[in-house]
Formats: sequence, structure tokens, C-alpha cells
Amino acid sequence: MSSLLSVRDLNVTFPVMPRGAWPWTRPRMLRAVSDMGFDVEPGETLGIVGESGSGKSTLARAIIGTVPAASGQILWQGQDLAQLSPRARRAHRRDVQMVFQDPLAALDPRMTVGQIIAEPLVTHRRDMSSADRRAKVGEMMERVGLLPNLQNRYPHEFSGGQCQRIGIARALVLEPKLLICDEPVSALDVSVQAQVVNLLKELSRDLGLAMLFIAHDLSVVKHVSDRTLVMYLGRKMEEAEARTIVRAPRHPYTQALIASVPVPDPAREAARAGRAPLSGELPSPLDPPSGCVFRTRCPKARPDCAEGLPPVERLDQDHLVACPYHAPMGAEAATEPAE
Ligand SMILES: Nc1ncnc2c1ncn2[C@@H]1O[C@H](COP(=O)(O)OP(=O)(O)OP(=O)(O)O)[C@@H](O)[C@H]1O
Repeated sequence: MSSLLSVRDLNVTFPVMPRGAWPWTRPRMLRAVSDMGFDVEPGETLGIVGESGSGKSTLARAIIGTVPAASGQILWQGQDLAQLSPRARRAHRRDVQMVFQDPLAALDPRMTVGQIIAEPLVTHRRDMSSADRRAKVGEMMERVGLLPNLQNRYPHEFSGGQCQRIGIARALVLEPKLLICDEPVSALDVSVQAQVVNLLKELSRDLGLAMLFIAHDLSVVKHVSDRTLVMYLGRKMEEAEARTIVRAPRHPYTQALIASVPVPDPAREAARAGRAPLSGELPSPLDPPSGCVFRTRCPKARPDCAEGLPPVERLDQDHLVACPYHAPMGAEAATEPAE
């Protein structure tokens, strides 16, 4: 049986004109996503983690169909997104919804909360009466922890966390099969981040909803994901069960990401003392390093890392790592980032 979503050898490029170039100069190709592949099963949450600029949002945009793939395939329930009939395309637009980073910016300030949440129903469920729509909006508001009698209020009357709940209600009103959350809590106060993450986790469990949960912070991703995929400069570095990624990371990039998260407990801090945190800047995707793209910042880099792309090795059924010099199994340490 086919997965809900399968991404196969996906490449997404953007033409970029060099600064000061003549108008007739050929643009350079920026590779935002390279040779990406993974599957998402119904009801499953895949966390996607990586630094800013690693291609996470571009990947999300390719999956919802707002940026084209340069090559490769995105299969939705086994069907290639690029080949969908207009009817299947409409169904895909209903079935895949997004929650954005900046909740207030994502909501139209001139519309009431009720209108904002109902808007997808107006577009996709024309058969629905306005009374049914209102009832559905009230139900969604309750589901995300908002009082349904606030339908006539405007977004600016709500806090950041409440605005994100409105965004989530709007994304869920069409009962999608996949919710793509692109940094859904990074613009929120730390005090409300956990509440929103827990809400998303509960919703995914109760509604059998699959999620792609994108974040730069591994300690957020690990709470919500079943599996985690670590991206660097558009490429997959490691993919494994979420607990394995934080407890036994094998790729030097994943290890460095974990070592970069502050740990309040001195004993755990000491246990990971051998692991170097990330240093330096992400190279430009216009000029990625040859061979392994992480090698210029990698503490384990060897001369041959510059020669060719490292093959993706399957360590066990669920654990993939794109580094031939990954840490041996015995090197598991108490590296789990702070709660
Ligand atoms: N429309 C575009 N035109 C040109 N380059 C783009 C475009 N969109 C994204 N990029 C580039 O693609 C690369 C990946 O960007 P992307 O936003 O996908 O990364 P990200 O991991 O989501 O980072 P962030 O968390 O900062 O959004 C970056 O170098 C970015 O500048």
C-alpha cells in the first residue's frame, strides 16, 4: 500500500541573478533542496529539523505545490503531484494544510476570527449552509481551546498563542489528512510554546492526523515527532525514530545540533563534553562545498569527504545516516537536550 506522502529524489532550485549582473547574464541556480526522500504514513508525525536556510520551508512549499520541483517526485497517496487531474489537485489542496510561523501575520486583520476560520469552507465546501459553517467554526474553536463565542472578535484582540490556535483551527476546518507546521512555535513566548506543541500533539493523536513538524530547535521537535529527519544545506543528514535522534545521534551534524542546545543539568552537560557544538556559518547554497556539504564545519571531516557525496547508509530498519564516519554504536551518551 502507498504511503500518505512520499518524497523521492526531490530537487528544488531557484534562479538567482548575481548582484550587479547584466540583465542578459544567465542566472545561477540555488539548490534549496537536493536529492530529498522520505515517507509519511497516515497519522504519523515527521519532524524536520535544521538551521535557518537548510531548505525546510522550501520543502514544505514543494509539498503543498507552491514551488515546483526541478526534478524528483512528490507522491500524494501514491499519485505524482505533478500529474494530478484538476479534481485530484483540489482534493490535495484540501487534504494538506499549513500552520505558519508568525500567527498574527498569517491572519487577515480585517476579518473576524469566525470569518478567518470559515474561509476554507467558503472556498472548498460551497454546499455548506452558513449556519452549518458557523457551527463547524465553533466546534473547531473549542477543539483548539478557544471560546466559541469569540467568533466576532478580530485577531489583534488575541495573544500570540491564541492567534496560533486560530491558525490551527483554520488549518483543521477542512479535516485535512496532513498538517504541515512550519516553525509553529518559534515566534511565540517560551511560556506558551509547550501549550501549542501539546495541542498539536493531541490533535494529531485524536484526529489521526499526519504532521510534518518543521523547526530549527531539536528539543521542540523531539516532543511531537514519531520520526525526525535532520536537514543541512538542502540535504538529508540523518533520519531515525525521534528518540534515537536525540539519544543516539550518529551524524556529526546531528551531534553538533544537540551539543548546541543548552542543558541546565551539570551532570548531563558533563556527559556530552566530548561533543563539539556547531561553529561557523552555513555555507551559501549557491556555492555548496564539494562532497559532503557539512564537511567545512564537521569535527570529523577527512580529506576524502571532499571527494563525493556520502552514501546514505541504513543502520537498521528505521535509521539512515549520510556519513561514512558516523559515531560507533557504543558512543551513545546522555545527550538529550533540555526539556
Ligand atoms: N524564492 C526564492 N528565491 C531564491 N532563493 C530562495 C527562495 N526561497 C528560498 N530561497 C533560498 O533557499 C534556501 C533555503 O531556504 P528555506 O527558507 O527553505 O530554509 P529554511 O530552512 O526554511 O530556513 P528558515 O527557517 O530561515 O525559513 C535559502 O538559501 C534561501 O535563501
